[in-house]
Amino acid sequence: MSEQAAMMSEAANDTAVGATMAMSTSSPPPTSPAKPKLDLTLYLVTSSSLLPPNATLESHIESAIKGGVTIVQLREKNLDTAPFIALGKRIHSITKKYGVPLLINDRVDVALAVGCEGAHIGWDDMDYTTARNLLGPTAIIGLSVSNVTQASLAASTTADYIGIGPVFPTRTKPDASTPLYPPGVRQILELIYSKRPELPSVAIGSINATNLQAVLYKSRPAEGLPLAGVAVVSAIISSTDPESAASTLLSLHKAPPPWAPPPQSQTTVFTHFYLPLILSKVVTIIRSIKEHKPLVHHITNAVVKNFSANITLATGGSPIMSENMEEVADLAAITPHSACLVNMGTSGPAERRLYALAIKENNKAGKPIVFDPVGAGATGTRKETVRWVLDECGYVDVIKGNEGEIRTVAGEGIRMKGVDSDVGGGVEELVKVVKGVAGRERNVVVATGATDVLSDGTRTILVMNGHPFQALVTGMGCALGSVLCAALAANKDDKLMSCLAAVLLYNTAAERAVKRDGAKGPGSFSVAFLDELYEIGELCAKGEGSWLNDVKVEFM
Ligand SMILES: Cc1ncc(COP(=O)(O)OP(=O)(O)O)c(N)n1
Ligand SMILES: Cc1nc(C(=O)O)sc1CCOP(=O)(O)O
Repeated sequence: MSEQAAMMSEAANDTAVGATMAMSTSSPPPTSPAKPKLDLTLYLVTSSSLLPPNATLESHIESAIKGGVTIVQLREKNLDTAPFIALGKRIHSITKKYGVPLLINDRVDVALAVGCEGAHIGWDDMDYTTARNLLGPTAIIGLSVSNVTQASLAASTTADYIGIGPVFPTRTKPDASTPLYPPGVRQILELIYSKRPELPSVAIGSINATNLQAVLYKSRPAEGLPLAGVAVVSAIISSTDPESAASTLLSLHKAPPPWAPPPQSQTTVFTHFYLPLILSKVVTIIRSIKEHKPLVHHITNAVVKNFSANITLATGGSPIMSENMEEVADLAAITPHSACLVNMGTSGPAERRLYALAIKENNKAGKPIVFDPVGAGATGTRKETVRWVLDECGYVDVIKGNEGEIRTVAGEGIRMKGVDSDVGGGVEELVKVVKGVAGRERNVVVATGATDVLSDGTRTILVMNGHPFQALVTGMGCALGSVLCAALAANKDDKLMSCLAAVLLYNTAAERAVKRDGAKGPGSFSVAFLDELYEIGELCAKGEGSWLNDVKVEFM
Protein backbone atom coordinates (compact mmCIF):
# COMPACT_ATOMS: atom_id res chain seq x y z
CA MET A 1 0.00 0.00 0.00
CA SER A 2 1.43 3.44 -0.90
CA GLU A 3 2.00 5.99 1.83
CA GLN A 4 -0.87 8.09 0.46
CA ALA A 5 -3.28 5.16 0.29
CA ALA A 6 -2.36 4.15 3.84
CA MET A 7 -3.09 7.63 5.09
CA MET A 8 -6.41 7.75 3.24
CA SER A 9 -7.46 4.48 4.83
CA GLU A 10 -6.36 5.68 8.27
CA ALA A 11 -8.32 8.88 7.78
CA ALA A 12 -11.46 6.95 6.95
CA ASN A 13 -11.43 5.73 10.54
CA ASP A 14 -11.11 9.24 11.96
CA THR A 15 -14.23 10.81 13.39
CA ALA A 16 -15.25 14.08 11.73
CA VAL A 17 -17.21 16.86 13.49
CA GLY A 18 -19.70 14.69 15.35
CA ALA A 19 -21.35 11.86 13.52
CA THR A 20 -23.22 14.30 11.32
CA MET A 21 -20.06 15.72 9.83
CA ALA A 22 -18.41 12.45 8.80
CA MET A 23 -17.87 11.96 5.11
CA SER A 24 -17.74 8.71 3.25
CA THR A 25 -14.71 7.57 1.34
CA SER A 26 -16.19 4.73 -0.68
CA SER A 27 -19.77 3.51 -0.99
CA PRO A 28 -22.06 5.26 1.50
CA PRO A 29 -23.01 3.31 4.64
CA PRO A 30 -26.61 1.99 4.83
CA THR A 31 -27.79 4.97 6.85
CA SER A 32 -25.90 7.81 5.26
CA PRO A 33 -24.85 10.56 7.71
CA ALA A 34 -26.36 13.97 7.07
CA LYS A 35 -24.42 16.71 5.34
CA PRO A 36 -22.73 19.04 7.81
CA LYS A 37 -24.53 22.34 8.34
CA LEU A 38 -23.11 24.91 5.96
CA ASP A 39 -22.83 28.47 7.26
CA LEU A 40 -20.83 30.63 4.85
CA THR A 41 -21.26 33.91 6.72
CA LEU A 42 -17.58 34.35 7.56
CA TYR A 43 -15.32 31.98 5.69
CA LEU A 44 -11.67 31.83 6.72
CA VAL A 45 -9.24 30.65 4.04
CA THR A 46 -5.74 30.08 5.42
CA SER A 47 -2.25 30.84 4.22
CA SER A 48 0.54 30.15 6.73
CA SER A 49 2.92 32.40 4.83
CA LEU A 50 0.80 35.44 5.75
CA LEU A 51 0.80 34.85 9.51
CA PRO A 52 2.36 37.56 11.68
CA PRO A 53 5.77 36.67 13.14
CA ASN A 54 5.61 34.02 15.90
CA ALA A 55 1.95 33.19 15.30
CA THR A 56 0.88 29.59 14.66
CA LEU A 57 -1.86 28.60 12.27
CA GLU A 58 -3.48 26.45 14.97
CA SER A 59 -3.83 29.26 17.51
CA HIS A 60 -4.80 31.77 14.83
CA ILE A 61 -7.61 29.55 13.56
CA GLU A 62 -8.90 28.85 17.05
CA SER A 63 -8.97 32.55 17.90
CA ALA A 64 -10.68 33.37 14.62
CA ILE A 65 -13.36 30.76 15.32
CA LYS A 66 -13.89 32.31 18.76
CA GLY A 67 -14.34 35.64 16.93
CA GLY A 68 -17.09 34.19 14.75
CA VAL A 69 -15.58 32.39 11.74
CA THR A 70 -18.22 29.92 10.52
CA ILE A 71 -16.19 27.73 8.14
CA VAL A 72 -12.46 27.16 7.58
CA GLN A 73 -10.55 26.20 4.45
CA LEU A 74 -6.98 24.97 4.77
CA ARG A 75 -5.18 26.47 1.76
CA GLU A 76 -1.49 25.71 1.88
CA LYS A 77 0.27 26.08 -1.44
CA ASN A 78 3.77 25.09 -0.37
CA LEU A 79 3.26 21.98 1.72
CA ASP A 80 4.09 18.48 0.63
CA THR A 81 1.45 15.83 1.07
CA ALA A 82 2.54 14.34 4.41
CA PRO A 83 2.99 17.63 6.32
CA PHE A 84 -0.22 18.93 4.69
CA ILE A 85 -2.15 15.96 6.06
CA ALA A 86 -0.49 16.25 9.47
CA LEU A 87 -1.38 19.95 9.65
CA GLY A 88 -4.90 19.19 8.43
CA LYS A 89 -5.42 16.70 11.25
CA ARG A 90 -4.18 19.17 13.88
CA ILE A 91 -6.47 21.88 12.51
CA HIS A 92 -9.39 19.47 12.25
CA SER A 93 -9.08 18.56 15.91
CA ILE A 94 -9.58 22.28 16.66
CA THR A 95 -12.42 23.01 14.21
CA LYS A 96 -14.31 19.89 15.38
CA LYS A 97 -14.34 21.22 18.96
CA TYR A 98 -16.33 24.21 17.74
CA GLY A 99 -18.53 22.38 15.25
CA VAL A 100 -17.04 24.40 12.40
CA PRO A 101 -16.53 22.55 9.09
CA LEU A 102 -13.00 22.25 7.72
CA LEU A 103 -12.44 22.03 3.96
CA ILE A 104 -9.18 21.42 2.13
CA ASN A 105 -8.21 23.60 -0.83
CA ASP A 106 -7.44 21.84 -4.13
CA ARG A 107 -6.39 18.47 -2.62
CA VAL A 108 -9.17 15.90 -2.48
CA ASP A 109 -6.60 13.28 -1.40
CA VAL A 110 -5.63 15.38 1.61
CA ALA A 111 -9.30 15.97 2.49
CA LEU A 112 -9.87 12.22 2.46
CA ALA A 113 -6.76 11.59 4.52
CA VAL A 114 -7.70 14.20 7.10
CA GLY A 115 -11.29 12.99 7.23
CA CYS A 116 -12.60 16.52 7.32
CA GLU A 117 -15.87 17.87 6.00
CA GLY A 118 -14.96 18.52 2.39
CA ALA A 119 -12.89 20.35 -0.18
CA HIS A 120 -12.78 23.51 -2.25
CA ILE A 121 -11.98 22.96 -5.89
CA GLY A 122 -10.61 25.47 -8.37
CA TRP A 123 -10.97 25.60 -12.11
CA ASP A 124 -7.66 23.84 -12.77
CA ASP A 125 -8.10 21.21 -10.05
CA MET A 126 -9.76 17.80 -10.10
CA ASP A 127 -13.09 17.83 -11.97
CA TYR A 128 -16.19 18.10 -9.82
CA THR A 129 -17.69 14.69 -10.63
CA THR A 130 -14.51 12.83 -9.74
CA ALA A 131 -14.17 14.84 -6.53
CA ARG A 132 -17.78 14.13 -5.58
CA ASN A 133 -17.37 10.42 -6.30
CA LEU A 134 -14.28 10.29 -4.12
CA LEU A 135 -15.58 12.42 -1.27
CA GLY A 136 -19.12 11.08 -1.21
CA PRO A 137 -22.54 12.72 -1.14
CA THR A 138 -22.29 14.19 2.36
CA ALA A 139 -19.03 16.03 1.83
CA ILE A 140 -19.17 19.79 1.39
CA ILE A 141 -17.71 20.71 -1.98
CA GLY A 142 -17.23 24.30 -3.12
CA LEU A 143 -16.27 25.46 -6.61
CA SER A 144 -14.45 28.64 -7.67
CA VAL A 145 -15.77 30.83 -10.47
CA SER A 146 -14.35 34.00 -11.99
CA ASN A 147 -16.84 34.72 -14.79
CA VAL A 148 -20.38 33.93 -15.92
CA THR A 149 -19.31 31.06 -18.17
CA GLN A 150 -17.66 29.27 -15.28
CA ALA A 151 -20.62 30.17 -13.06
CA SER A 152 -23.02 28.58 -15.51
CA LEU A 153 -21.03 25.35 -15.56
CA ALA A 154 -20.54 25.32 -11.79
CA ALA A 155 -24.27 25.87 -11.20
CA SER A 156 -25.07 22.82 -13.32
CA THR A 157 -23.28 20.58 -10.79
CA THR A 158 -24.49 19.51 -7.35
CA ALA A 159 -21.77 21.58 -5.62
CA ASP A 160 -22.71 22.92 -2.19
CA TYR A 161 -21.56 26.48 -2.72
CA ILE A 162 -19.75 28.73 -5.15
CA GLY A 163 -16.71 30.94 -4.39
CA ILE A 164 -16.85 34.05 -6.60
CA GLY A 165 -13.65 36.02 -7.10
CA PRO A 166 -11.55 37.92 -7.11
CA VAL A 167 -13.75 40.85 -6.12
CA PHE A 168 -10.75 43.19 -5.94
CA PRO A 169 -7.10 42.85 -6.98
CA THR A 170 -5.35 40.76 -4.35
CA ARG A 171 -1.73 40.11 -3.48
CA THR A 172 -2.66 36.84 -1.79
CA LYS A 173 -3.37 35.10 -5.09
CA PRO A 174 -1.01 36.41 -7.79
CA ASP A 175 -2.59 34.19 -10.46
CA ALA A 176 -6.14 35.39 -9.74
CA SER A 177 -8.34 36.39 -12.70
CA THR A 178 -9.40 39.93 -13.59
CA PRO A 179 -11.19 41.57 -10.65
CA LEU A 180 -14.97 41.44 -10.85
CA TYR A 181 -15.80 44.27 -8.44
CA PRO A 182 -19.25 44.17 -6.81
CA PRO A 183 -21.29 44.69 -10.01
CA GLY A 184 -19.47 41.73 -11.61
CA VAL A 185 -20.22 39.61 -8.55
CA ARG A 186 -23.85 40.58 -8.91
CA GLN A 187 -23.98 39.41 -12.54
CA ILE A 188 -22.61 36.05 -11.45
CA LEU A 189 -25.12 35.81 -8.58
CA GLU A 190 -27.94 36.48 -11.05
CA LEU A 191 -26.65 33.78 -13.37
CA ILE A 192 -26.33 31.25 -10.54
CA TYR A 193 -29.84 32.10 -9.34
CA SER A 194 -31.24 31.52 -12.81
CA LYS A 195 -29.78 28.00 -12.86
CA ARG A 196 -29.92 26.84 -9.23
CA PRO A 197 -31.95 29.30 -7.15
CA GLU A 198 -30.98 27.73 -3.80
CA LEU A 199 -27.20 27.51 -4.41
CA PRO A 200 -25.31 29.79 -1.97
CA SER A 201 -22.20 31.82 -2.84
CA VAL A 202 -19.36 33.62 -1.12
CA ALA A 203 -17.18 36.37 -2.55
CA ILE A 204 -13.41 36.38 -2.15
CA GLY A 205 -10.51 38.70 -2.96
CA SER A 206 -9.21 41.56 -0.76
CA ILE A 207 -12.36 41.77 1.32
CA ASN A 208 -11.75 43.54 4.61
CA ALA A 209 -13.51 45.58 7.29
CA THR A 210 -13.46 48.71 5.12
CA ASN A 211 -15.11 47.26 2.03
CA LEU A 212 -17.19 44.32 3.35
CA GLN A 213 -20.47 46.22 3.64
CA ALA A 214 -20.07 47.81 0.21
CA VAL A 215 -19.37 44.38 -1.33
CA LEU A 216 -22.50 42.88 0.24
CA TYR A 217 -24.69 45.89 -0.56
CA LYS A 218 -23.56 46.58 -4.11
CA SER A 219 -23.50 42.94 -5.19
CA ARG A 220 -27.04 42.22 -3.99
CA PRO A 221 -29.22 41.23 -6.96
CA ALA A 222 -32.66 42.79 -7.39
CA GLU A 223 -34.06 39.26 -7.30
CA GLY A 224 -32.57 36.07 -5.90
CA LEU A 225 -30.01 35.13 -3.30
CA PRO A 226 -27.51 37.75 -2.14
CA LEU A 227 -24.04 36.61 -1.11
CA ALA A 228 -24.30 34.14 1.76
CA GLY A 229 -21.01 35.43 3.09
CA VAL A 230 -17.49 36.56 2.44
CA ALA A 231 -14.26 34.58 2.34
CA VAL A 232 -11.07 36.23 3.57
CA VAL A 233 -7.42 35.32 3.89
CA SER A 234 -5.25 38.30 4.86
CA ALA A 235 -7.96 40.25 6.74
CA ILE A 236 -7.81 37.58 9.45
CA ILE A 237 -4.62 35.60 8.87
CA SER A 238 -2.36 38.67 8.80
CA SER A 239 -4.02 40.25 11.82
CA THR A 240 -2.22 40.17 15.14
CA ASP A 241 -5.64 39.84 16.81
CA PRO A 242 -7.57 37.30 14.71
CA GLU A 243 -10.42 37.02 17.22
CA SER A 244 -11.23 40.70 17.07
CA ALA A 245 -10.60 40.83 13.29
CA ALA A 246 -13.18 38.05 12.85
CA SER A 247 -15.66 39.56 15.26
CA THR A 248 -15.43 42.97 13.53
CA LEU A 249 -16.06 41.36 10.14
CA LEU A 250 -18.98 39.38 11.53
CA SER A 251 -20.65 42.39 13.10
CA LEU A 252 -20.21 44.39 9.89
CA HIS A 253 -21.83 41.51 8.05
CA LYS A 254 -24.82 41.52 10.37
CA ALA A 255 -25.38 45.29 10.56
CA PRO A 256 -27.14 47.18 7.79
CA PRO A 257 -24.65 49.50 6.08
CA PRO A 258 -24.86 53.06 7.44
CA TRP A 259 -25.87 54.42 4.02
CA ALA A 260 -28.85 52.07 3.63
CA PRO A 261 -32.11 53.99 3.96
CA PRO A 262 -34.19 53.07 7.01
CA PRO A 263 -36.63 50.23 6.25
CA GLN A 264 -39.96 51.39 4.83
CA SER A 265 -38.63 54.92 4.28
CA GLN A 266 -38.95 54.97 0.50
CA THR A 267 -42.71 55.03 0.47
CA THR A 268 -43.10 57.88 -2.01
CA VAL A 269 -44.83 56.59 -5.09
CA PHE A 270 -43.77 58.68 -8.05
CA THR A 271 -46.91 59.09 -10.17
CA HIS A 272 -48.83 62.19 -11.22
CA PHE A 273 -51.68 61.21 -8.92
CA TYR A 274 -49.36 61.78 -5.96
CA LEU A 275 -47.84 65.01 -7.31
CA PRO A 276 -49.34 67.25 -4.58
CA LEU A 277 -47.94 64.91 -1.90
CA ILE A 278 -44.53 64.80 -3.63
CA LEU A 279 -44.38 68.59 -3.88
CA SER A 280 -45.30 69.00 -0.24
CA LYS A 281 -42.38 66.70 0.60
CA VAL A 282 -40.15 68.90 -1.55
CA VAL A 283 -41.15 71.90 0.57
CA THR A 284 -40.49 69.94 3.78
CA ILE A 285 -37.02 68.92 2.61
CA ILE A 286 -36.03 72.46 1.67
CA ARG A 287 -37.39 73.72 4.97
CA SER A 288 -35.35 71.08 6.79
CA ILE A 289 -32.18 72.41 5.13
CA LYS A 290 -32.92 75.76 6.74
CA GLU A 291 -33.62 74.06 10.07
CA HIS A 292 -30.56 71.81 10.23
CA LYS A 293 -28.07 74.04 8.41
CA PRO A 294 -26.18 70.93 7.25
CA LEU A 295 -22.44 71.00 6.83
CA VAL A 296 -21.41 70.44 3.23
CA HIS A 297 -17.81 69.33 3.00
CA HIS A 298 -16.66 70.32 -0.47
CA ILE A 299 -13.81 68.53 -2.16
CA THR A 300 -14.19 70.43 -5.36
CA ASN A 301 -12.28 72.15 -8.11
CA ALA A 302 -10.63 75.52 -7.79
CA VAL A 303 -12.79 77.11 -10.50
CA VAL A 304 -16.08 76.76 -8.63
CA LYS A 305 -15.24 77.00 -4.94
CA ASN A 306 -16.45 80.51 -4.27
CA PHE A 307 -19.68 80.08 -6.25
CA SER A 308 -20.41 76.70 -4.61
CA ALA A 309 -19.92 78.17 -1.13
CA ASN A 310 -22.35 80.99 -1.91
CA ILE A 311 -24.92 78.60 -3.37
CA THR A 312 -24.68 76.42 -0.24
CA LEU A 313 -25.21 79.42 2.02
CA ALA A 314 -28.13 80.73 -0.02
CA THR A 315 -29.77 77.31 0.22
CA GLY A 316 -29.41 77.26 4.01
CA GLY A 317 -26.41 74.95 4.31
CA SER A 318 -23.02 75.54 5.83
CA PRO A 319 -20.14 75.10 3.37
CA ILE A 320 -16.61 74.09 4.19
CA MET A 321 -13.97 73.80 1.49
CA SER A 322 -11.26 71.55 2.85
CA GLU A 323 -8.70 69.37 1.14
CA ASN A 324 -6.84 68.55 4.32
CA MET A 325 -6.61 64.76 4.75
CA GLU A 326 -6.24 65.25 8.50
CA GLU A 327 -9.70 66.82 8.77
CA VAL A 328 -11.71 64.36 6.73
CA ALA A 329 -12.70 62.00 9.56
CA ASP A 330 -13.60 64.85 11.91
CA LEU A 331 -15.70 66.59 9.27
CA ALA A 332 -17.60 63.38 8.58
CA ALA A 333 -18.43 62.93 12.25
CA ILE A 334 -18.78 66.50 13.52
CA THR A 335 -22.56 66.87 13.19
CA PRO A 336 -25.48 64.53 12.50
CA HIS A 337 -26.40 66.60 9.44
CA SER A 338 -23.57 66.67 6.95
CA ALA A 339 -22.65 65.41 3.52
CA CYS A 340 -19.56 65.39 1.35
CA LEU A 341 -19.19 66.45 -2.26
CA VAL A 342 -16.45 64.73 -4.25
CA ASN A 343 -16.05 66.70 -7.46
CA MET A 344 -13.22 65.48 -9.68
CA GLY A 345 -12.92 68.68 -11.72
CA THR A 346 -9.21 69.11 -11.08
CA SER A 347 -7.82 65.81 -9.95
CA GLY A 348 -4.34 64.38 -9.64
CA PRO A 349 -2.81 61.65 -7.44
CA ALA A 350 -3.11 63.71 -4.22
CA GLU A 351 -6.77 64.47 -4.88
CA ARG A 352 -7.49 60.83 -5.58
CA ARG A 353 -6.06 59.85 -2.20
CA LEU A 354 -8.34 62.47 -0.68
CA TYR A 355 -11.41 61.09 -2.50
CA ALA A 356 -10.70 57.59 -1.20
CA LEU A 357 -10.34 58.80 2.37
CA ALA A 358 -13.44 61.01 2.17
CA ILE A 359 -15.57 58.17 0.83
CA LYS A 360 -14.26 55.77 3.48
CA GLU A 361 -14.82 58.15 6.40
CA ASN A 362 -18.23 59.35 5.26
CA ASN A 363 -19.33 55.75 4.60
CA LYS A 364 -18.24 54.87 8.13
CA ALA A 365 -20.12 57.83 9.59
CA GLY A 366 -23.21 57.12 7.46
CA LYS A 367 -22.95 60.52 5.75
CA PRO A 368 -24.05 60.92 2.14
CA ILE A 369 -21.48 61.28 -0.62
CA VAL A 370 -22.31 63.03 -3.88
CA PHE A 371 -19.83 62.18 -6.64
CA ASP A 372 -19.47 64.52 -9.61
CA PRO A 373 -17.41 62.81 -12.34
CA VAL A 374 -16.50 66.09 -14.05
CA GLY A 375 -15.19 65.57 -17.59
CA ALA A 376 -15.32 61.81 -17.05
CA GLY A 377 -14.92 60.94 -20.72
CA ALA A 378 -12.27 63.55 -21.56
CA THR A 379 -9.13 61.57 -20.75
CA GLY A 380 -8.06 58.05 -19.88
CA THR A 381 -7.00 59.23 -16.41
CA ARG A 382 -10.45 60.60 -15.68
CA LYS A 383 -12.13 57.42 -16.88
CA GLU A 384 -9.88 55.36 -14.65
CA THR A 385 -10.54 57.68 -11.70
CA VAL A 386 -14.29 57.19 -12.14
CA ARG A 387 -13.90 53.42 -12.32
CA TRP A 388 -11.68 53.37 -9.30
CA VAL A 389 -13.93 55.62 -7.19
CA LEU A 390 -16.98 53.51 -7.92
CA ASP A 391 -15.38 50.07 -7.86
CA GLU A 392 -12.80 50.39 -5.14
CA CYS A 393 -13.36 53.36 -2.84
CA GLY A 394 -16.64 52.37 -1.20
CA TYR A 395 -20.21 53.54 -1.69
CA VAL A 396 -21.36 56.80 -3.24
CA ASP A 397 -24.97 57.73 -2.56
CA VAL A 398 -25.46 59.94 -5.61
CA ILE A 399 -23.69 60.36 -8.93
CA LYS A 400 -24.43 63.68 -10.63
CA GLY A 401 -23.20 64.59 -14.08
CA ASN A 402 -24.12 65.79 -17.54
CA GLU A 403 -25.16 63.31 -20.21
CA GLY A 404 -21.62 62.66 -21.45
CA GLU A 405 -20.33 62.10 -17.93
CA ILE A 406 -23.13 59.72 -17.00
CA ARG A 407 -22.73 57.78 -20.24
CA THR A 408 -19.04 57.44 -19.48
CA VAL A 409 -19.87 56.19 -15.98
CA ALA A 410 -22.14 53.65 -17.69
CA GLY A 411 -19.12 52.38 -19.59
CA GLU A 412 -19.86 53.89 -22.98
CA GLY A 413 -16.81 54.95 -24.98
CA ILE A 414 -17.83 58.61 -25.10
CA ARG A 415 -15.13 61.06 -26.14
CA MET A 416 -15.91 64.30 -24.32
CA LYS A 417 -14.53 67.69 -25.31
CA GLY A 418 -13.32 68.79 -21.88
CA VAL A 419 -16.15 68.95 -19.40
CA ASP A 420 -18.92 69.77 -21.88
CA SER A 421 -21.45 67.24 -22.98
CA ASP A 422 -22.79 67.23 -26.53
CA VAL A 423 -23.28 63.53 -27.08
CA GLY A 424 -26.80 64.18 -28.33
CA GLY A 425 -28.63 60.94 -27.46
CA GLY A 426 -32.40 61.26 -26.93
CA VAL A 427 -34.05 61.46 -23.53
CA GLU A 428 -35.45 57.95 -23.81
CA GLU A 429 -32.00 56.56 -24.41
CA LEU A 430 -30.60 58.60 -21.52
CA VAL A 431 -33.30 57.28 -19.19
CA LYS A 432 -32.10 53.75 -19.90
CA VAL A 433 -28.50 54.72 -19.17
CA VAL A 434 -29.36 56.56 -15.95
CA LYS A 435 -31.55 53.69 -14.69
CA GLY A 436 -28.84 51.21 -15.60
CA VAL A 437 -26.11 53.02 -13.67
CA ALA A 438 -28.36 53.58 -10.65
CA GLY A 439 -29.33 49.89 -10.66
CA ARG A 440 -25.72 48.81 -11.03
CA GLU A 441 -24.46 51.06 -8.22
CA ARG A 442 -27.60 50.73 -6.07
CA ASN A 443 -27.65 54.50 -5.65
CA VAL A 444 -29.27 57.58 -7.17
CA VAL A 445 -28.10 59.05 -10.47
CA VAL A 446 -28.87 62.61 -11.55
CA ALA A 447 -28.14 63.43 -15.20
CA THR A 448 -28.39 67.15 -15.90
CA GLY A 449 -29.32 68.82 -19.17
CA ALA A 450 -32.30 70.57 -20.78
CA THR A 451 -34.23 67.65 -19.29
CA ASP A 452 -32.82 66.35 -16.04
CA VAL A 453 -33.15 62.61 -15.46
CA LEU A 454 -33.15 61.25 -11.91
CA SER A 455 -33.37 57.58 -11.01
CA ASP A 456 -32.74 55.13 -8.20
CA GLY A 457 -32.89 52.24 -10.64
CA THR A 458 -36.58 51.65 -9.99
CA ARG A 459 -38.23 55.05 -9.83
CA THR A 460 -37.32 57.54 -12.56
CA ILE A 461 -38.26 61.22 -12.86
CA LEU A 462 -37.76 63.74 -15.64
CA VAL A 463 -37.55 67.43 -14.72
CA MET A 464 -38.02 69.88 -17.58
CA ASN A 465 -37.51 73.12 -15.63
CA GLY A 466 -34.50 75.45 -15.78
CA HIS A 467 -33.09 78.09 -18.11
CA PRO A 468 -30.40 78.12 -20.84
CA PHE A 469 -28.43 80.76 -18.87
CA GLN A 470 -27.53 77.95 -16.44
CA ALA A 471 -25.14 76.60 -19.07
CA LEU A 472 -23.43 79.99 -19.38
CA VAL A 473 -22.29 80.44 -15.80
CA THR A 474 -19.12 78.67 -14.67
CA GLY A 475 -19.80 76.43 -11.71
CA MET A 476 -23.59 76.21 -12.15
CA GLY A 477 -23.43 72.49 -12.84
CA CYS A 478 -20.91 71.79 -10.10
CA ALA A 479 -22.81 73.82 -7.51
CA LEU A 480 -25.90 71.65 -7.96
CA GLY A 481 -23.74 69.08 -6.16
CA SER A 482 -23.69 71.41 -3.13
CA VAL A 483 -27.50 71.65 -3.07
CA LEU A 484 -27.86 67.89 -3.52
CA CYS A 485 -25.56 67.44 -0.52
CA ALA A 486 -27.54 69.89 1.59
CA ALA A 487 -30.83 68.15 0.75
CA LEU A 488 -29.42 64.65 1.37
CA ALA A 489 -27.87 65.69 4.66
CA ALA A 490 -31.15 67.17 5.82
CA ASN A 491 -33.24 64.18 4.73
CA LYS A 492 -31.67 60.73 4.57
CA ASP A 493 -34.92 58.76 4.38
CA ASP A 494 -35.51 58.83 0.66
CA LYS A 495 -32.46 59.87 -1.33
CA LEU A 496 -34.30 60.16 -4.65
CA MET A 497 -36.84 62.45 -3.01
CA SER A 498 -34.03 64.63 -1.63
CA CYS A 499 -32.42 64.83 -5.06
CA LEU A 500 -35.74 65.77 -6.63
CA ALA A 501 -36.15 68.57 -4.07
CA ALA A 502 -32.66 69.89 -4.86
CA VAL A 503 -33.19 69.79 -8.64
CA LEU A 504 -36.61 71.49 -8.45
CA LEU A 505 -35.24 74.17 -6.14
CA TYR A 506 -32.29 74.78 -8.44
CA ASN A 507 -34.18 74.89 -11.73
CA THR A 508 -37.13 76.86 -10.44
CA ALA A 509 -34.73 79.41 -8.95
CA ALA A 510 -33.16 79.75 -12.41
CA GLU A 511 -36.55 80.33 -14.08
CA ARG A 512 -37.51 82.89 -11.47
CA ALA A 513 -34.11 84.62 -11.70
CA VAL A 514 -34.53 85.51 -15.38
CA LYS A 515 -37.89 87.08 -14.57
CA ARG A 516 -36.29 89.40 -12.03
CA ASP A 517 -35.66 93.00 -13.04
CA GLY A 518 -32.19 93.47 -14.40
CA ALA A 519 -31.34 89.79 -15.01
CA LYS A 520 -30.53 90.32 -18.66
CA GLY A 521 -27.51 88.04 -19.17
CA PRO A 522 -25.46 85.35 -17.47
CA GLY A 523 -23.70 87.77 -15.09
CA SER A 524 -26.77 89.43 -13.60
CA PHE A 525 -28.54 86.07 -13.84
CA SER A 526 -26.05 84.41 -11.49
CA VAL A 527 -26.64 87.09 -8.85
CA ALA A 528 -30.43 86.90 -9.25
CA PHE A 529 -30.17 83.11 -9.05
CA LEU A 530 -28.55 83.29 -5.62
CA ASP A 531 -31.30 85.64 -4.45
CA GLU A 532 -33.97 83.28 -5.73
CA LEU A 533 -32.44 80.26 -4.02
CA TYR A 534 -32.53 82.19 -0.79
CA GLU A 535 -36.08 83.45 -1.35
CA ILE A 536 -37.47 80.01 -2.15
CA GLY A 537 -35.87 78.75 1.06
CA GLU A 538 -37.64 81.50 2.98
CA LEU A 539 -40.96 80.53 1.35
CA CYS A 540 -40.43 76.88 2.30
CA ALA A 541 -39.60 77.88 5.88
CA LYS A 542 -43.15 79.32 6.01
CA GLY A 543 -44.57 76.12 4.49
CA GLU A 544 -45.28 77.95 1.24
CA GLY A 545 -45.27 75.78 -1.91
CA SER A 546 -46.74 78.08 -4.58
CA TRP A 547 -43.30 78.50 -6.15
CA LEU A 548 -43.76 74.92 -7.39
CA ASN A 549 -46.82 75.79 -9.49
CA ASP A 550 -44.85 75.72 -12.75
CA VAL A 551 -42.93 72.51 -12.24
CA LYS A 552 -42.73 70.26 -15.28
CA VAL A 553 -42.06 66.72 -14.12
CA GLU A 554 -42.72 63.34 -15.60
CA PHE A 555 -42.64 60.07 -13.70
CA MET A 556 -41.59 56.88 -15.45
C1 LIG B 1 -14.09 30.25 -0.97
C2 LIG B 1 -13.05 30.19 -2.02
N1 LIG B 1 -13.33 30.70 -3.22
C3 LIG B 1 -12.40 30.66 -4.19
C4 LIG B 1 -11.17 30.09 -3.95
C5 LIG B 1 -10.14 30.00 -5.01
O1 LIG B 1 -9.84 28.66 -5.25
P1 LIG B 1 -8.93 28.20 -6.49
O2 LIG B 1 -9.57 28.69 -7.72
O3 LIG B 1 -8.72 26.76 -6.32
O4 LIG B 1 -7.59 28.97 -6.30
P2 LIG B 1 -6.55 28.66 -5.15
O5 LIG B 1 -7.21 28.96 -3.86
O6 LIG B 1 -6.20 27.24 -5.28
O7 LIG B 1 -5.42 29.59 -5.44
C6 LIG B 1 -10.93 29.57 -2.68
N2 LIG B 1 -9.78 29.01 -2.37
N3 LIG B 1 -11.88 29.63 -1.74
C1 LIG C 1 -7.76 32.30 -2.33
C2 LIG C 1 -8.29 33.29 -3.27
N1 LIG C 1 -9.11 32.94 -4.30
C3 LIG C 1 -9.45 33.97 -5.03
C4 LIG C 1 -10.29 33.88 -6.23
O1 LIG C 1 -10.44 34.89 -6.95
O2 LIG C 1 -10.81 32.82 -6.47
S1 LIG C 1 -8.83 35.42 -4.48
C5 LIG C 1 -8.03 34.62 -3.22
C6 LIG C 1 -7.18 35.32 -2.21
C7 LIG C 1 -8.00 36.01 -1.17
O3 LIG C 1 -7.13 36.51 -0.22
P1 LIG C 1 -7.32 37.93 0.46
O4 LIG C 1 -8.56 37.88 1.25
O5 LIG C 1 -6.09 38.07 1.32
O6 LIG C 1 -7.32 38.93 -0.66
